[in-house]
Amino acid sequence: MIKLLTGSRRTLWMAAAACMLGSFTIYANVGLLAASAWLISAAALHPPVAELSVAIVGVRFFGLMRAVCRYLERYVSHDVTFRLLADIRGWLYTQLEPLAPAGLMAFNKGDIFSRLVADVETLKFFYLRAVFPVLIAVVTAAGTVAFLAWLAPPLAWPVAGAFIAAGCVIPVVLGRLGQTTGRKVIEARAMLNGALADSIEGLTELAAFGQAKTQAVKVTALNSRLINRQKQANAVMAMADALGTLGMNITVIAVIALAAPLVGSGTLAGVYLAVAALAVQASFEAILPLPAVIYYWQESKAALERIKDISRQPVIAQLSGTKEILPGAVHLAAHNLSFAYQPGLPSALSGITFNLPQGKKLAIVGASGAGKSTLAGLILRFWDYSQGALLLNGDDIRNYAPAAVRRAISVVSQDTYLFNATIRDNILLAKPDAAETELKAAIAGAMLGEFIDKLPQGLKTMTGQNGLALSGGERQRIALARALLKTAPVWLLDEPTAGLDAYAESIVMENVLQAAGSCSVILITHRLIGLEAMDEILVIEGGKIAEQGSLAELLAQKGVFYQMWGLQQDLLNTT
Ligand SMILES: Nc1ncnc2c1ncn2[C@@H]1O[C@H](COP(=O)(O)OP(=O)(O)OP(=O)(O)O)[C@@H](O)[C@H]1O
Repeated sequence: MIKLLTGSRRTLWMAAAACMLGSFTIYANVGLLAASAWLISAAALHPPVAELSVAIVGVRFFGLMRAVCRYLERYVSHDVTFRLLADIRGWLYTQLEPLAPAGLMAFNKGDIFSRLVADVETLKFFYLRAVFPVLIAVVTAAGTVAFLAWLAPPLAWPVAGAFIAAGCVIPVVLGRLGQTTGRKVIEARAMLNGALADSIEGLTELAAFGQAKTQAVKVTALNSRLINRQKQANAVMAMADALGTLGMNITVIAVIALAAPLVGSGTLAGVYLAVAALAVQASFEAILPLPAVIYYWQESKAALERIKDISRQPVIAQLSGTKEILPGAVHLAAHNLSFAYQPGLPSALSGITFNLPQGKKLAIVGASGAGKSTLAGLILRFWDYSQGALLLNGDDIRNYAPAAVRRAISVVSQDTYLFNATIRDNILLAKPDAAETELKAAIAGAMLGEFIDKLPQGLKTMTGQNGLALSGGERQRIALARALLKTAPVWLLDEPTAGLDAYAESIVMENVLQAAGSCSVILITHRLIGLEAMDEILVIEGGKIAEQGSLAELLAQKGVFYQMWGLQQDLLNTT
């Protein structure tokens, strides 16, 4: 994580340059005020103009230097900060990706967005308001004290003491007072984001069940809570500002009080009295942001913790295989496979055994909740099993990289996600470089052609967020077209015809099974369509195999499957 926050060697150099430029900006202010003070004091004594010329040039020089350094400092410090934030976002996304879906169950969508956007955004203050100000203050304070030690040594130590009091004591005291303020703001913001995301996702349900107002009350309460916490944080910051300014004014008065006797005794020339006072006042520009550093530090620490939570998900360690799948046949087999979603929960699957050499067609049927999708999740390495064995080409599937396993499997799931893009782009997701003929064949195989032809913009029609501009059946057919386009040796079809009417269902199944050719097929369904083309059927009940065999064998057994089949035939006859 430290590596992530410090970035590359280049970023470190850029951060150092930003701090140098920040210090030069304040030095320029010190120089500007000191030269002006000297100029005004000396001019009051009516010296020849030539004696003032160096100070006049100094005022011009420091004035220009301050503007240029401030611009460059802002440019470099923001550039380095935004580069680091971009790196952190990229890193966080790479952490999130392998977590889906198992590891993300601990977070709601709004919370994930909050971590990815708001928490990462918060970290910009870590650099701009917590790290850079401290470094700039140290450099500037040291320079000012050294200047005073040269100009009027008795002023150096008291000013150094004032810098320490204003820059260290006030922040530490305020930090203790508002110890958890930063963290509380982050927590309240995350809760509000979570509730907002939930409300937007479930807008239709809330409206349909008349719960929109109740949800609005909940969101408003969370919003008020965030505002209150921000108010507390603002109070701490305002106190920090006020105390800093008070410290600066007291120090300037103290400098004048200490310097006046030095002028009286002739130790310090009178024209330098205002120089010392204004130089100290100008250098406080570096000290004033310090009291707020503790707050930004706390806030960044809380945001960082929340970001790190993602990479600490145990599933990352579990789903850790690295082996690649060699091109060619893929042989899947399970022996006594058992799995529970969490320790303590009843097993979602137990004692599952099957054999799927390349080209075999296997159907997994069972009632809702039997464990069919769980088995699909294990095959896709979304979860890892705890007992038994799931083998890919004779080796434990857990040894293979999850991405390699998923590349070898073409999936149509019950809830395929469609991106807010065109139908064409959504289908091409499976194979971005597919030829036009391949795309057309996939569209025809999924029975999408007629539907697309009727659309004024055809394949260029936008699907809307998660395909909301389409019907459930249309969405499912796009998902099928995607799967048909992907050239993978194994097809995993989880309720592929959900949302289609009985006629379209049987034609689509016929097309899909024909297109599968020599690919292995795992067809998960509770609707017994297309089973005639299957080599073997696994009937699952309560996570266990109830029956197993070909269609003819299962019908001959006259068991559970026979009853399901009978019911299905009755239903089809009536529709
Ligand atoms: N993420 C999860 N955490 C805990 N339990 C789960 C989770 N997902 C599913 N289950 C449970 O595991 C069991 C099997 O669920 P699964 O989704 O595999 O059933 P299914 O046969 O695919 O059902 P359907 O046909 O309705 O999709 C169910 O009892 C379900 O409640």
